[in-house]
Amino acid sequence: MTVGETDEHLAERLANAAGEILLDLRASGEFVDKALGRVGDARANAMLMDELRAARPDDAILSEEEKDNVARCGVSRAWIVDPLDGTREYSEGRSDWAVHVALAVDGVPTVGAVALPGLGLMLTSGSPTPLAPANAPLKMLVSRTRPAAEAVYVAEKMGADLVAMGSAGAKAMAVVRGEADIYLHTGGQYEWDNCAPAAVAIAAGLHVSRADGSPLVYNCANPYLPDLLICRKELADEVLRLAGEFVVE
Ligand SMILES: Nc1ncnc2c1ncn2[C@@H]1O[C@H](COP(=O)(O)O)[C@@H](OP(=O)(O)O)[C@H]1O
Ligand SMILES: [Mg+2]
Repeated sequence: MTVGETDEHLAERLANAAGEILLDLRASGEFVDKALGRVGDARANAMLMDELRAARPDDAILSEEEKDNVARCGVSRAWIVDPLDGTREYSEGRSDWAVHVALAVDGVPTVGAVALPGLGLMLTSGSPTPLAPANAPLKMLVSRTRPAAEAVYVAEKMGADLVAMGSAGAKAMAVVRGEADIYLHTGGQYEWDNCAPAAVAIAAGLHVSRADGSPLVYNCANPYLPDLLICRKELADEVLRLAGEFVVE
């Protein structure tokens, strides 16, 4: 524990440490395929839980890899953590995976760190970087393995190119980094998949919402949070209109 450490610094330090664990484990060759993902998830989670409990004993924690306790809902400050987002891609030796460490305060994604260890990058809500100009043609990110039909529809209507990528964090950060312009997902996700990405994207000045335009709310009793839109602000109205149009068709 670092005395007097800010929430921003804690999130970044822990996301970085989990990324190191995951990179070292993969490089060791001790595990492969699904076992590599399973062990990586467990080891990164164990470190994150130990560190968070020591550093912030009064805060609640929600982790993909930890048994949930709904008592957390009565606590204002909740750390929402995905020790390894894009487990499949990590196990396959790819670079599109992430570590998410976020702090939600009264349901709002307030602090976030998203490590992209495979790319040697760390993006945080504490030190946002300026947005690059939009891509021409526009680029729309979708899941490699389960692209949302709404996203494919919206991309086609907007003349945007589809870019398939693993990991919610990697996709959200591709928008923050200017590699793409829109990340629209529907059909399933959990709070840990998108809380830290949402916090970083908000700090970067992007539009962040549910796919119907309503706010993303965290630390809910049911952590299922199945859809989101992260995009350049000037594109949000059109994406939301088209996504709504798809639903009613
Ligand atoms: N339909 C769905 N239902 C539940 N989780 C989903 C989902 N689609 C994506 N996810 C989760 O969102 C993350 C990013 O997925 P994708 O790469 O397909 O975009 C993955 O997290 P994990 O790797 O932490 O399990 C994945 O499990
Ligand atoms: Mg995840």
